[in-house]
Amino acid sequence: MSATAAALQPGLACDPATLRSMGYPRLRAVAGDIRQFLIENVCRNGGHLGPNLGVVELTLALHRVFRSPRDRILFDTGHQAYVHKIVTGRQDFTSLRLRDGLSGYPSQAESVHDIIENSHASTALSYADGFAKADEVREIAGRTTVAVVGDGALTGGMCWEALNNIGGSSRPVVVVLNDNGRSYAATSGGIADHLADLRMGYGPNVFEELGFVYIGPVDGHDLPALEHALREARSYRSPVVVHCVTVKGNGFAPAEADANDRMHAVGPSGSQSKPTWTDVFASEIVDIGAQRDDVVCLTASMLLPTGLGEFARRFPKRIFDVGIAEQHMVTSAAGLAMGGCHPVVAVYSTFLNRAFDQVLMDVALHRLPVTFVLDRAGITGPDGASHHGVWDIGLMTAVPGLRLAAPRDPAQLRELLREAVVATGPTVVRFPKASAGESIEAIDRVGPVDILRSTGTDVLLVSMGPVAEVCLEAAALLEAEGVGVTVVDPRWIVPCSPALAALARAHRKVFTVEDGGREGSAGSLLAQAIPEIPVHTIGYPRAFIAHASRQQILESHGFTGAAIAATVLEGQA
Ligand SMILES: Cc1ncc(C[n+]2csc(CCOP(=O)(O)OP(=O)(O)O)c2C)c(N)n1
Ligand SMILES: CC(=O)[C@@H](O)[C@H](O)COP(=O)(O)O
Ligand SMILES: [Mg+2]
Repeated sequence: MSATAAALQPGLACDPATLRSMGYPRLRAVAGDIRQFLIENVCRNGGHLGPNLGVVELTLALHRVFRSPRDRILFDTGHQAYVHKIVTGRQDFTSLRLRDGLSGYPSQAESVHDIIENSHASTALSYADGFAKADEVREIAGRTTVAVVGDGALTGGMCWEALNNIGGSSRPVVVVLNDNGRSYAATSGGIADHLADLRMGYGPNVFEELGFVYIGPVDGHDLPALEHALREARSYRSPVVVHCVTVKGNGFAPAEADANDRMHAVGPSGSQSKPTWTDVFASEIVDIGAQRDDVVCLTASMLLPTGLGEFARRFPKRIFDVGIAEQHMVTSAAGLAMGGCHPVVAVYSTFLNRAFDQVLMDVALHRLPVTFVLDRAGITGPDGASHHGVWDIGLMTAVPGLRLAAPRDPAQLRELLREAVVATGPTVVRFPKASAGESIEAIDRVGPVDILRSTGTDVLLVSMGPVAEVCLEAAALLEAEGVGVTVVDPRWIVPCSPALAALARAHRKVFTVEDGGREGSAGSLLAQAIPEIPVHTIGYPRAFIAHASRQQILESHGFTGAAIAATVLEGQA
C-alpha cells in the first residue's frame, strides 16, 4: 500500500522497537512505504530527495542494531536524516522546511534522537571522537557512537583530522561510510579513486592503515547484509569503518536518471524559476572567462549550484572542483594567484565561514588578487540557521585590504564583478538566493556611491545589496510624511568609502539597511567613520535564525518599506 501524501499509513508503526520485532519481508514492505512517502512528500514540499532515498535500508538497519539515543547516531551534514525522523516519531512531513514546521535537518528540539543540527559537511566524525572521549573520561561503558558520513563529506579535511584521532584508539566508534559515489556530481580525486578500488574489493585499505577495522564493501540496500555488518562492527568495541555502497535516489527512476545530481535537492512542486542572481553570475563569468585567460574558477563540490556549469564547459582547463574542502580551496586559490592567475572562488556564504583563516592569512596577508563570489548571502530560508549567509560581512570587515561589494541588481552584479576581477587585492561580491529582480537605475554617482533618490537631507538611507527596492519604498513613505530622504547605494560596502562618509555628514540622521548581521556590519563601519552623527543599522540580530521562507524572514526582521519607514520615523523622534 503506498503511503498517503501527508503521512505514512496510519497505524504503520515503525518506531525502533517495532522495527526490531519485524521479519525481513515486513521490513522490506516498510522500506517500500517509506520510499513512496519520501517521493510524495519531498516532491511536494521540496527538500533532499536523492540523499534520503539512498539511506532507507541503512537507516532501518541502524535503528535495529543500535539503541538510539543511548547509542548516538550522528548524521554528517544531516540532509539525509528524513528516514531517521520517520522512524523516530515524525511521520507528518506536510510542514517539512516550512516556518514552525519540521526542520530539514536533525533538530534537538524535535527529538532526543537528533544530535547534530549543523548542516555543514564533514563534522560528524569529530563529534563522534568527542562523544567517545567523553564516555571514556566519564567511565560510561557499553554504548557505541555511530557516525554516518557520505563519500562527498569524506573529501572534507575535518574528516581526516578526526580519523587521525579516532584510529588506533580503543574507543567504540563506528563510522558508517555511505558511499554512493557522489557529492552533487560524481566525487573525484584520490579519495574517490580509493573508494572505487574498495568497492571493487581490492587495494590497500587506508582505513586499516589508520587503525580501523574495515568491514565492506556492503550492499547498502540489503537489510540482512547491513545488519550483519553493523552487528559485527558493534561487537569490536573499537574504531570500525563500515563501507556501505548505496545508490543516491534509489528506487525512484527520475532521481536515479538525473545526471546532474540524482535529485539531490528539489524545490517545492510548481515553484516557478525566474532568472536568479546565480544565473546572472553564471553568464557574466563566462563572458569574463572568454576575455581573460588568467581567470580561473574554483568550487567546493558545488559546480552547478554556484553557476559554474557553463564556465566549466567552455573552459575545462580553468575550472577546479576541489571536493567539499573550502579551506583547501581558498589556499589553493592563493597558490593560483601567486602563480599568476586571477582565481574566482564561487561558494555559498555560509560555507566560507570555515575558511576564514585561509582568507585572512593565505590570501589577504599576501595581498592576493582573489575574488570570492558569495552566493546564498543573506537569509537563505528553508535550510535554516546554519545555512543563512549572515556572517560574511562581519567576518570580512576584519580582513585588512579586502574589499566587499553588494550589488543591488543584475546590472550592478555584472559591473561589480568586472571591477573585482581587475582588482589587485582580495575582493568579495555577494548576492542572495533569490530571483534577480529588475535593474534599479541611479540618478547620479558620487565617487563609487550611487545616488538612487534625493528629496532632502533629513535622512540618509544607505541601501547595501538587494534591499534597494524596499529602501526606495520607505523613502516614498517618509517623503509623504514630510521627511526629506536621500537613498544611496555604496556598491562597495567594505571598507567604508570617504564619499559615503561625506554624504552622511551632510544629513541629520543616517540609517543603513543590509541583508546581513548587525554585528560587525558594513553599517557599523560607517558609524565608526562618522561618530558625530547617529547611525542606525537595520540588519539581523546576533542570533541563529530558524528555517522559514526567505521572504517570511525578511518581513519578520523589518525588511519592508513600511517597517523601514517606521524605524526611521521612530529614530527621527
Ligand atoms: C562545508 C559544506 N560545503 C558544502 C555543502 C553543500 N553540500 C550539502 S550536501 C553536499 C554533498 C554531500 O555529499 P555526500 O556527503 O556524499 O552525501 P550524499 O548527498 O551523497 O548522501 C554538499 C556539497 C555543505 N553542506 N557543507
Ligand atoms: C545540504 C546542503 O548544504 C545543500 O544541499 C543545500 O541544502 C543546498 O542549498 P540550495 O538549495 O540553496 O542550493
Ligand atoms: Mg555521496
